[in-house]
Amino acid sequence: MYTNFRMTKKITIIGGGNLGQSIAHGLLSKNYNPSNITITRNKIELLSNLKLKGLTVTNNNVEAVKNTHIIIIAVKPYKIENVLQQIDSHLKKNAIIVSVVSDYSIESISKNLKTKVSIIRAMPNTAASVNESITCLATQNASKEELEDVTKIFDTLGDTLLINEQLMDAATVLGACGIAYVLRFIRGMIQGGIEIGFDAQTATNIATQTVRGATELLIKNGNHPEAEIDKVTTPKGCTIAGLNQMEHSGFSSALIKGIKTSFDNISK
Ligand SMILES: NC(=O)C1=CN([C@@H]2O[C@H](COP(=O)(O)OP(=O)(O)OC[C@H]3O[C@@H](n4cnc5c(N)ncnc54)[C@H](OP(=O)(O)O)[C@@H]3O)[C@@H](O)[C@H]2O)C=CC1
Ligand SMILES: O=C(O)[C@@H]1CCC=N1
Repeated sequence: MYTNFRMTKKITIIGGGNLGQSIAHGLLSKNYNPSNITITRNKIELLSNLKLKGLTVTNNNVEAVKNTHIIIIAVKPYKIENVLQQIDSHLKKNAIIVSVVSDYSIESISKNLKTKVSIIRAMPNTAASVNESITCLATQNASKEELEDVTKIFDTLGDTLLINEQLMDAATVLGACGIAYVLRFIRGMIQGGIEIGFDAQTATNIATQTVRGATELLIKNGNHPEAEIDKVTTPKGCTIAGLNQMEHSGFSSALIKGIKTSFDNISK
């Protein structure tokens, strides 16, 4: 993960919604020069916070891509074709299109552009805003240097993995949708914590730090989750009693089925 990484390349984010703004905030918090970032959406009044921070805010995609090296497209899948057709003839020759749009292939992007540019698909998540995303990247025609430039950008937003594009739907579910699954888990922890006596704020503090701790145990120790679980489960103890009750109620199974259902619904 890069910290305080400074890059002079100009970035335009087309689609300043939930993910586009998360990316912008993550870049800003790592001191990316705001005057090198442009962000677009139709309702530009909703980007006033970013304008105040020095970003160029506009609803003009054509102007936004002129003289820009890296163009991150973050619109809904049904809008990407319009955007591509709109910006096509205005792209710089060495522009890189980075699409975070789910379920829209590199081949489809390429087919909608007459201009030959490098295309990279990226799948970050909204934790980019706090520089804790995991971003999966895939490309077919970007050069090593171009991929490095784009990797550096996403490294400022968290961790980055290069994957085969065939796995991009799986990355969408596990990494991007995954934020919602984990948050729902935390909400369940908080609800349980309140029922056993804590006020909501204290339950939230305990649940969030516990999730952070569990995550760090895996990331820093590189252990399998079950090896860490074994350290918590005293024979005949309360942890195993609770865990087994969760499993009798379908805890792991519900999660796996949910992940598969999300995967099956990507194209809908
Ligand atoms: N949200 C997430 O966690 C993740 C989302 N993605 C993908 O990222 C993309 C964006 O998702 P998300 O941020 O949630 O969606 P949002 O609806 O929050 O954001 C999309 C933005 O695109 C803007 N927009 C629409 N048309 C245009 C246009 N012609 N030019 C410029 N901007 C335009 C909209 O602005 P306005 O409202 O002003 O029209 C809106 O702010 C999707 O393809 C999604 O699959 C990928 C990973 C994670
Ligand atoms: O559910 C969605 O449409 C998007 C795709 C990835 C995360 N959210």
